[in-house]
Amino acid sequence: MEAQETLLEELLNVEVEIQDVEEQMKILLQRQDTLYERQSQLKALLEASEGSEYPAKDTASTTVENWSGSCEWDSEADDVRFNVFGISTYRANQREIINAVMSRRDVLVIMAAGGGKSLCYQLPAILRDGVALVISPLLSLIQDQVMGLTALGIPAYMLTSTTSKEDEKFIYKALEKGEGDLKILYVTPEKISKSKRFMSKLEKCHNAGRLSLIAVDEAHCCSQWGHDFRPDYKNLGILKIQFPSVPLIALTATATHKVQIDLTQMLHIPKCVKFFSTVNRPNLFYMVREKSSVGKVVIEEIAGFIQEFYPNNESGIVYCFSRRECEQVAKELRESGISADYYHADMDVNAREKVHLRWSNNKLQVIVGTVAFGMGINKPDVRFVIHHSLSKSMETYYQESGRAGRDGLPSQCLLYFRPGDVPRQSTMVFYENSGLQNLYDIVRYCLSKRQCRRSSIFRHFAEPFQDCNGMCDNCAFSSEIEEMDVSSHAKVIVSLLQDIRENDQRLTMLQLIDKLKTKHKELGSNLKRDQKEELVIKLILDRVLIEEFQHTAYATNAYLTIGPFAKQVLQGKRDVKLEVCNAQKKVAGINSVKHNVAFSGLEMKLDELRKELSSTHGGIFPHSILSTQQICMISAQKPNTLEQLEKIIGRLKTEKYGNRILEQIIKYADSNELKDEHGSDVRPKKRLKTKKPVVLIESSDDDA
Ligand SMILES: Nc1ncnc2c1ncn2[C@@H]1O[C@H](COP(=O)(O)OP(=O)(O)OP(=O)(O)O)[C@@H](O)[C@H]1O
Ligand SMILES: [Mg+2]
Repeated sequence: MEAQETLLEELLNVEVEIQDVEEQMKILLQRQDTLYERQSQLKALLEASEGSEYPAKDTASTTVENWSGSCEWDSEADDVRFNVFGISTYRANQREIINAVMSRRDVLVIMAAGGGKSLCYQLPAILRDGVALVISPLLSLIQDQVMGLTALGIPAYMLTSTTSKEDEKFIYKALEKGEGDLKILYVTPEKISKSKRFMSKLEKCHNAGRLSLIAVDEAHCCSQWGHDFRPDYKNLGILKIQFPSVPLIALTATATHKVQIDLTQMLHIPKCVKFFSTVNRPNLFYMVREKSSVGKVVIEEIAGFIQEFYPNNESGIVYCFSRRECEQVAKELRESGISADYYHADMDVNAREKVHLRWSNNKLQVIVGTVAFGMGINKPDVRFVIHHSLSKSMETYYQESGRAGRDGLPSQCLLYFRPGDVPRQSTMVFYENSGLQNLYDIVRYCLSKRQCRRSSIFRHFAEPFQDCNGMCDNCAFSSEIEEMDVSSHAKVIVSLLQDIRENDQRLTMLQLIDKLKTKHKELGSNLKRDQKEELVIKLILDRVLIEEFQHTAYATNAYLTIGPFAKQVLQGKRDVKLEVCNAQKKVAGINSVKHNVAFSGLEMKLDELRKELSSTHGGIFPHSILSTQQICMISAQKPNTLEQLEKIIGRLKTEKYGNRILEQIIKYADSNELKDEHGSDVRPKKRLKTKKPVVLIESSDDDA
């Protein structure tokens, strides 16, 4: 009896202590929240004060030193930019970076995907005497670049496993003896770390004063903290040790503060000039749509979206969660009349390359890929990136969606979100460092029906907020959102999970939702199934519930259990609300972008011409013949003569393709005139001189 009393007393003490611990945990978690917030503010301040400041408004940024003054190479640089590359004006920071490299400084460039980093080393490579060495992580990227440069008549080569003996001999001779015409040499990092022969030739090239610059592209691969760490990148530090006087330029699209510090240390460029551009991609329209639980409905919607907005075979990517899903989605899209194929890591390299090539040549409209379809994508005119399932973090989503619109023209990033997809991802990432925290960040992005989508991106990269200009669904249409108080439903969920736990049982999200059917009926609840799912996810994000993971022989399962804030909900101290919005408005949001991207009339003809020319010019990509932007400019200005055309696309492209382009313009004008005479089609008169803006982002509010 006495023993029982002692046990009871101890139990009471333990329970009091548990309660005490829970109270303390609550306080600590609240403190943690405040600290997270402060952490991101501090990161933003730090980034802003270090070496370079984020731009106040525009994409340009200033560095401590001013690199925008006039330089002796200005006119030569302008000539090469326009007449060789066909680029009419510099984009933000390009000129300054080029000036810093030309001044023989080491440089770190952080510029968003498609910002135009390549030009920053390719142009100095042409201006300076000797050979520029470029290190790039992937064969496919290297091949694209070399092909593009060769098409521009620039002597660029690569030294990789695919290089012929003959080319290898030529390259080594050029390095060693300065014979032959070699301006830009691309290698993978393995060449630097593994080939002594190559390094000795490079040394000779350097000793003879012929190594003009070194560029390390996709430099985030140096750091273990980056998203694409490559062990061989770690050895690139040798370059600065062996060739200290040669300017080294490191370039990447995204690098957190930690990665930046890491890579400047690894590459031994502590005094480099840093150029940051904003992570903002103003031409991308971000949107999230609710994903039906019926697979076929999702495919129908995706196919409908593509057919409606991109009827002219404009390129796109659909990202899927798994390899199996990839194959299935590609098949179903094909059945819906979309030219689509899949790409994932289980395929053999040749099959993968074939799909990639068909897509790059515009012979395939859509690639349905897993995350394996990644860094090697160099296609500038990807008009849409659709996520069939959510990514595992904001960073991954930014990278993947950022493959749209690298040419700067309006493009759409659409993410299909369903709460049921969350446990699929969480079981994959829970063991990663901050894996769940990162996943919950993107889930917050998906669930939010009010907050600007861009603001989440800025917050993630600790960058000050910039105006979205109505280029996300929430900014375009922020009205029509109601808040629904679901505190009583939340209470039911918490008490149900408490009972389950006391009975030593567990529930997955699906099982919980099923159980709620009867419980909520008792409440007289009018919540739909997807709203119940959304509520559960919201409770996870708010740490009222937590996910627990359990391995079986076949899979990892995610179970739900009560979290540190459950008690507050039970005691009615915490309100839980769901945002409910009018779905029809979202569709209108997409329409505002639609009219700006589709080709029409002459543009279509020029698009056909670039495809034809690409196949007759050794298979270089259509976008290397004429960019989409150039097509828009030509059809807006309709030049009559080669001289006029040269003012738009530069000398080199005019010499190569000018006659065919003019021929096409005349043919198109004649056929239009004919239509006019017969009164069947009234279009603008031949050689209309009105200038149409190339990038036209209409105010989405008009469509509201
Ligand atoms: N000043 C410019 N004006 C117009 N187009 C440009 C300009 N600079 C670069 N481009 C074009 O923009 C596209 C993207 O350029 P680039 O491949 O250099 O991007 P990037 O910054 O390296 O992107 P990523 O991080 O994805 O590799 C290319 O088609 C390129 O020709
Ligand atoms: Mg690049």
